[in-house]
Amino acid sequence: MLRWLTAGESHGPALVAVMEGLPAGVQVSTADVAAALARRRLGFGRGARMKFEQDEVELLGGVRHGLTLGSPLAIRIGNSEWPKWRTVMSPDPVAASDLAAADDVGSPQELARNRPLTRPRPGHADLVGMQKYGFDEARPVLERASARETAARVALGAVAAALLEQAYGVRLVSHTVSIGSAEVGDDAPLPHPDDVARLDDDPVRTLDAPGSAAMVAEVDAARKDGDTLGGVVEVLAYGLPPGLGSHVHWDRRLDSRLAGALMGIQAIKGVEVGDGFRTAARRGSAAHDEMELDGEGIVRRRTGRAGGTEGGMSTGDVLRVRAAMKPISTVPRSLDTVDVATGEAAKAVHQRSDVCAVPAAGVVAEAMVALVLAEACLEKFGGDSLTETARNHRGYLDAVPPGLRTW
Ligand SMILES: Cc1cc2nc3c(=O)[nH]c(=O)nc-3n(C[C@H](O)[C@H](O)[C@H](O)COP(=O)(O)O)c2cc1C
Ligand SMILES: C=C(O[C@@H]1CC(C(=O)O)=C[C@@H](OP(=O)(O)O)[C@H]1O)C(=O)O
Repeated sequence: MLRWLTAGESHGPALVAVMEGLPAGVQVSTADVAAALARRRLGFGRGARMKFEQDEVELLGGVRHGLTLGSPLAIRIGNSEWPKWRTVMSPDPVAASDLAAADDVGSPQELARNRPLTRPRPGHADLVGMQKYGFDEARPVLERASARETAARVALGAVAAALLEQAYGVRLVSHTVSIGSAEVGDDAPLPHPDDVARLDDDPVRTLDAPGSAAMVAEVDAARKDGDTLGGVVEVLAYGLPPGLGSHVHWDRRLDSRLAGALMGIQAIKGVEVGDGFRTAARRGSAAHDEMELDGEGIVRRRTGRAGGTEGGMSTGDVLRVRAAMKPISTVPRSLDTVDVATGEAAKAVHQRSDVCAVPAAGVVAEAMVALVLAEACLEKFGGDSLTETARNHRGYLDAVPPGLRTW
């Protein structure tokens, strides 16, 4: 069983990620994890913080000389901005005078760090988090609600992706489908994992699709208007075996697990598997993936509308899932809210924020899909070493009778 947890606050000293259940022998390096984290910081529309803050990666356990040991993996992602937040986010009690003194330095933005955040942002976790956990301001809520935490998931996702590729030949890629009302269009070619470098070079993570210039323009326009944007990302996984997940129980379905994982990303409000909502508008004759035998007796699906799952199991065809991100809720031209300290109408807190984080959300979605697929593969193939799980995978594929093969 593969399990994992993350801990850490947005402006705390570090994020920490722990993963248990990895086989031994997976090649993992600090540089690989750092490279995955760098991808998450990219993207047109990200805020100032992405430029000055560094992710400081340290592998604390579970890896020796570049190979996993089979023991729990622990990763620390230090936050280079921590010294500026040392007082405000101190884990130990801080005298009120020290907090006030910390107020004496820095820009107006830095000063705001110490003021109680009593004007909750519509769309963020502020108000309901205060209600639920009994806080009188939003700082203790937003610190963990923040998508800074996704850095920890991307670090673990890089390890999951390494396992998938090295043991089973599975590779992933993600791209942006739309930002605001600008989209790549349904006839744009599907990206392949070999395109990852090109995608990461593109500020909106498309393959220069016709809609990408319009996406950049929409982000520019939103920034100028003091507004924010959301959009849709897609993740594809190539090389999956058939039969990950199961039809036998709802919580074993691969599609359900993927949907939960994607919905577990901050600001994701919709998930589609394959053609998803578009399928609902079609007739059955135009909705499914018809099968035929090719010249070599292999069963082929003519289309990929289902997105590579049937009956809650991977079919072995390309897995394709989408996630819809709402616009960033820290809107620069602040939204109406209530100051919960005074009970008066107010404008929501705004210090700085991303205008659009859709390209970054694609990288996070890719990590979440990698984590779900790695867990599903280990469930199906087991094994305590990379060699053992790879052997089990091969043995399973070899045992499928020729007449049932889709490869
Ligand atoms: C990569 C990424 C970056 C984000 N950046 C911001 C941001 O700068 N400002 C903000 O208000 N929300 C940002 N969000 C979204 C909030 O974290 C999210 O809306 C909030 O935690 C409330 O959760 P909910 O939207 O799922 O209800 C970002 C989300 C992601 C995935
Ligand atoms: C720090 C990251 O994203 C942050 C996610 C986030 C939010 O509210 O989710 C708000 C912003 O932080 P701040 O309010 O400090 O400017 C983003 O920068 C990150 O992705 O590494």
